Amino acid sequence: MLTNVEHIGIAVRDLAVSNNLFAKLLNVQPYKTETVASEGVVTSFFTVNSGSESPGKSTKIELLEATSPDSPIAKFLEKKGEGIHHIAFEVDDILAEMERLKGEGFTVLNEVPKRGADNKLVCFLHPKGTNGVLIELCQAIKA
Ligand SMILES: CC[C@@H](C(=O)O)C(=O)SCCNC(=O)CCNC(=O)[C@H](O)C(C)(C)COP(=O)(O)OP(=O)(O)OC[C@H]1O[C@@H](n2cnc3c(N)ncnc32)[C@H](O)[C@@H]1OP(=O)(O)O
Ligand SMILES: [Co+2]
Repeated sequence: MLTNVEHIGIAVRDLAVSNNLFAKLLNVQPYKTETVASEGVVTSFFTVNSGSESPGKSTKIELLEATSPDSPIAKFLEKKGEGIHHIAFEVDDILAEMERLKGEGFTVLNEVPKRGADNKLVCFLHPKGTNGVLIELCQAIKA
């Protein structure tokens, strides 16, 4: 089951500059910066509604800067410029959701869930099959 929008990924050219911008916009500082070498990105995360009664389910903004020219973010920036890169839905069972979505005709970009940022297992759906929007599924890795 897709339970909530876990984060919105935004491709940026300069993480430091965009960190300042989003800190002003959201009135909070990023709660972590993390490099994910396998994706060729450095990310920072902001919580949008951390003051709410259910912060565990708050939506996050993930800023992504490319760390290599062959990163998906570098290619995206070259073609489309800065902007929304993907929407990530939290799932309770990523393998079950991948099977269900494949059965519905969606194209999964990685057959095996991979390690994402912020302690998550992730899988992407091809944007050509989702009205041009790259979709990420993510499941929290339990300790
Ligand atoms: C930090 C880890 C993790 C997390 O924990 O949150 C992340 O969020 S990592 C985020 C970065 N990683 C990924 O995006 C992995 C999944 N993406 C891919 O596998 C590829 O980027 C892709 C979607 C398969 C595209 O790759 P490729 O075909 O090599 O690139 P092209 O540049 O040739 O694009 C082909 C086609 O697709 C369009 N496109 C590409 N990216 C997006 C996008 N984000 N949203 C919408 N459309 C996208 C691109 O414009 C091309 O379209 P056409 O020109 O019309 O053919
Ligand atoms: Co993401």
